[in-house]
Amino acid sequence: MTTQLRTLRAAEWDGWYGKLERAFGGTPEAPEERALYRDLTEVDRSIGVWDGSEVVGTAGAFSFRMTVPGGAQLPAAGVTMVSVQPTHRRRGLLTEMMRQQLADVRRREEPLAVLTASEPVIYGRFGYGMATRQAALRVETKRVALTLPDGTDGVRLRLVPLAEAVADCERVYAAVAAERPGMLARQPGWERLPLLDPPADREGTGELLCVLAEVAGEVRGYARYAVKAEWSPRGPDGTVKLRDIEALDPVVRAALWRYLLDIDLTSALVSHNRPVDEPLLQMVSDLRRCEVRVRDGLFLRPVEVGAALAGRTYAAPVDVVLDVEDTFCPWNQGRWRLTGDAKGASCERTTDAADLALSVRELGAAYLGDTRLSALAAAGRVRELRPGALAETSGAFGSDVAPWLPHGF
Ligand SMILES: CC(=O)SCCNC(=O)CCNC(=O)[C@H](O)C(C)(C)COP(=O)(O)OP(=O)(O)OC[C@H]1O[C@@H](n2cnc3c(N)ncnc32)[C@H](O)[C@@H]1OP(=O)(O)O
Repeated sequence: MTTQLRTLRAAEWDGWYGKLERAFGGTPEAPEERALYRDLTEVDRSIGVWDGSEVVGTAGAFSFRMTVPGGAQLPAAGVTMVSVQPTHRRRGLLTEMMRQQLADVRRREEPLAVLTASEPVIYGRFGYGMATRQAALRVETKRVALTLPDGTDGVRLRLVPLAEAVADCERVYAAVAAERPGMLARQPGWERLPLLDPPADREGTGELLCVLAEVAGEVRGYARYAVKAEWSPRGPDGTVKLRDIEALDPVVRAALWRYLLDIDLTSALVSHNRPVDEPLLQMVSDLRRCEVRVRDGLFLRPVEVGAALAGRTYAAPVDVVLDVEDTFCPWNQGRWRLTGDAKGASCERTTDAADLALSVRELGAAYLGDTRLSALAAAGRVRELRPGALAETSGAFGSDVAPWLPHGF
């Protein structure tokens, strides 16, 4: 088999994307969604593998900026649109594309690469570790009461057409995204993603609605949701399908949750992606009536270990030598001294003796502060070489706010 790997040309996008759709089972995306991803594709970061004139492999990347512990928003390549045709699988084409792509990410001086995986088993071999988790919720809304903070009744709620509300929602989103590791600063065009509502994909729900929450005339929160009306012999049994909810303070958040849990003719609320520290779970009277299912979210790979570790801050002072194994990106291989605290950090090459040994995948998993290095060590995936180094480093890497990626890409 002779294949050629090269950058996509703009005129080839349609056929290239069609092959991606085919590798995912062949159901074409709704036209609205396809049009959005056409607009968002960065053609010069999109690659393909051709077998003769046929596209047999695809991969792309978005130029994101991602919030890391401490609040910096670091350049991060958002790996996407990865596929290999069923006729060409398990011959190393993905491996070849990943190698080429990571070299390109390095050339662009982006310290991090991130992705969401169709199957978590695929990307560990390329150095990606599970860096965030996400919770799917199903709340029996008639069986829970909420503890509400003072002032909840003072929040004004307004249903506003999606497009009219978007500027206010984006302002709230930007403030929230800057505070939570794992969230992406919105790049131009990405505000269209949470508005996508193709009738073909509604699965029996009504149209997507937006409720704005205002205090003293200022929009301080929003929720977007749709209602699926259903009736049982005992009466109404509808479901609220929550797309997203963001708020700038607890009172506004409480007002939005109370509204969502109390919509007439509904008895359940579902959301497929909330942070694992979702405040609603601290407001409900009965957690057993809230089904919570946790799964992997964002996978992260440090592409430049030094820049990645120096780009975040640390919850406690840390001074540690890490012996990093990275066979796929050998420029990271070896010992690094990380020195940092809550104000800043540096991470430089060193010949000093190592305190902890781990692979770049574990470093990626721990980077945002969700996966604990101590948990990885307990699983045999991190080795402590100096007594005390593990506890010191694990605590310093932690994030008080659970890192979270609210949407796929
Ligand atoms: C960020 C994203 O876009 S996620 C979307 C990923 N795409 C999909 O899931 C679409 C359907 N699947 C596919 O297109 C392909 O199967 C791909 C892209 C996942 C894999 O492509 P391939 O060219 O077959 O991968 P490649 O041959 O380089 O495999 C490298 C190694 O990973 C393993 N591997 C690859 N895919 C899988 C998988 N889905 N499950 C288990 N192992 C896998 C291979 O067995 C191989 O292991 P080895 O080194 O021990 O032999």
